[in-house]
Amino acid sequence: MNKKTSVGEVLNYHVIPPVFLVFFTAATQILAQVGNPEKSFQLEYLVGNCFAWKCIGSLFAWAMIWLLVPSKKFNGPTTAFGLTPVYKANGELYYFASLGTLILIAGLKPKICVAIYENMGAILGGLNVVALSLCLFLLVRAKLKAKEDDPYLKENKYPILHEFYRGMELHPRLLGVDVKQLTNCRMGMIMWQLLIVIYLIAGWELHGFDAGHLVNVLLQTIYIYKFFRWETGYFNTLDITLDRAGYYLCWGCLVWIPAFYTFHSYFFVYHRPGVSIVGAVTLFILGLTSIWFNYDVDRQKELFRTAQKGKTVKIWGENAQAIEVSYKTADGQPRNSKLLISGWWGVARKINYTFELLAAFLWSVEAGFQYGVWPFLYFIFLTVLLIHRVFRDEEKCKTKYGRGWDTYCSKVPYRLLPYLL
Ligand SMILES: NC(=O)C1=CN([C@@H]2O[C@H](COP(=O)(O)OP(=O)(O)OC[C@H]3O[C@@H](n4cnc5c(N)ncnc54)[C@H](OP(=O)(O)O)[C@@H]3O)[C@@H](O)[C@H]2O)C=CC1
Ligand SMILES: CC(C)CCC[C@@H](C)[C@H]1CC[C@H]2C3=CC=C4C[C@@H](O)CC[C@]4(C)[C@H]3CC[C@]12C
Repeated sequence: MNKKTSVGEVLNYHVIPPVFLVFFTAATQILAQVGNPEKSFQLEYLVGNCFAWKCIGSLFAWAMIWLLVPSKKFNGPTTAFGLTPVYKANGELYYFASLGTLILIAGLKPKICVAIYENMGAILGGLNVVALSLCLFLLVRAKLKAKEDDPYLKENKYPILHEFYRGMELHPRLLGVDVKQLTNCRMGMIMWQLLIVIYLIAGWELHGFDAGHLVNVLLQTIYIYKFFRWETGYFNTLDITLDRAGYYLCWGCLVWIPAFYTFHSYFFVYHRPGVSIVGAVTLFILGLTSIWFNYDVDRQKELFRTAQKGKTVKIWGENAQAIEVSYKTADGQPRNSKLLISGWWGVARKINYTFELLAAFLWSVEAGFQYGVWPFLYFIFLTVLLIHRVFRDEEKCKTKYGRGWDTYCSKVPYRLLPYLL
């Protein structure tokens, strides 16, 4: 970096990586204890125990098998340096097989869910060891692998902790599988699903049935299923096309998702929501509606973008309207594209995030406000993450489409809520 470094750059490159590394890694262990006050901190919270390592090993092996078996393939978008990442397109099957296997195991070994819940501190300790080692390995390998075409790997201009935090390689592969598909989809997202079901069963066994906990888990289950149905669509998003494989993404998916994204469900095992049946049903209907709207926004874009050339797409009963935009591919080839201004995409530019936040609030509020802020931690984190992401995505679109993007912004001036934000 040059001598005239701005405050933003100092924060971004020197302060945020070490602070976030320590803060987020420590937070996972603190949360494991807040959620289950009957357990106190032990050394195994740092390094795992035998049970934890068996769980982690089995899940990794299971995820790897599904990424290695022959199945349909999906080509992700080609990078600026000409690499086309290849993924396995068996996400939906993997989802059902994983959930089915968990239910089978829980039926055969009824105590397993309580055991996992009780050992969550140790499991997170083990996951931390795996995730941090993986990030270190990816960093060292990227540093040593000089033959890589990606110019970013040769720049060598950022502090080492920043490189560890943000990652180096865009599409690294390990043991024949794509690392991001393994960590984000096949470990992070599936742990989210399996753990919340485990917590539901554990809570039921330890303290009896609770309708609020059931609604909390049902809503997230629908949301997570939606992700696996659309898994290949995820390979076109910022996480995959822009973010590199490092602490933020890989540690985030291997540790932060199982520790934090599931935290309210973990918390509800001991701190029962106790909502009435009418309250639970109301929250379920509202939550389902929010998830449907979030899905519908993404679906309209997908429908429009994948429609055959020349074919008109109907959105909300009318022919879809769009703005013509142009951009240049990485190798300088001019291309045309369209930005949808019909349906949800004419209401606000990131209305999908609004419904995402609403859904997250509705699956966190089952206990009301009796336990303070704890059940809402995910919702608060998500608000910050998505607001930051709005700006990151807009920067990407502005760079890609230039004036075309400005025209779109003038036609659809609001980001999250019409007339407000
Ligand atoms: N729970 C969580 O932690 C998170 C959940 N999510 C969810 O994941 C899903 C995907 O989100 P994400 O990938 O962040 O963002 P979007 O699905 O909003 O996709 C953004 C991209 O869509 C394209 N685009 C933007 N405007 C238009 C338009 N008007 N017409 C057509 N294409 C357009 C641009 O890409 P292009 O280059 O193709 O033009 C842009 O980069 C959402 O449902 C979101 O809520 C997202 C982040 C975090
Ligand atoms: C350093 C950490 C505290 C930050 C870690 C952040 C990551 C765990 C998350 C960043 C972006 C997140 C996601 C993006 C889009 C998604 C699509 C949605 O349909 C399902 C969820 C998700 C995959 C989500 C998962 C967590 C992140 C990767």
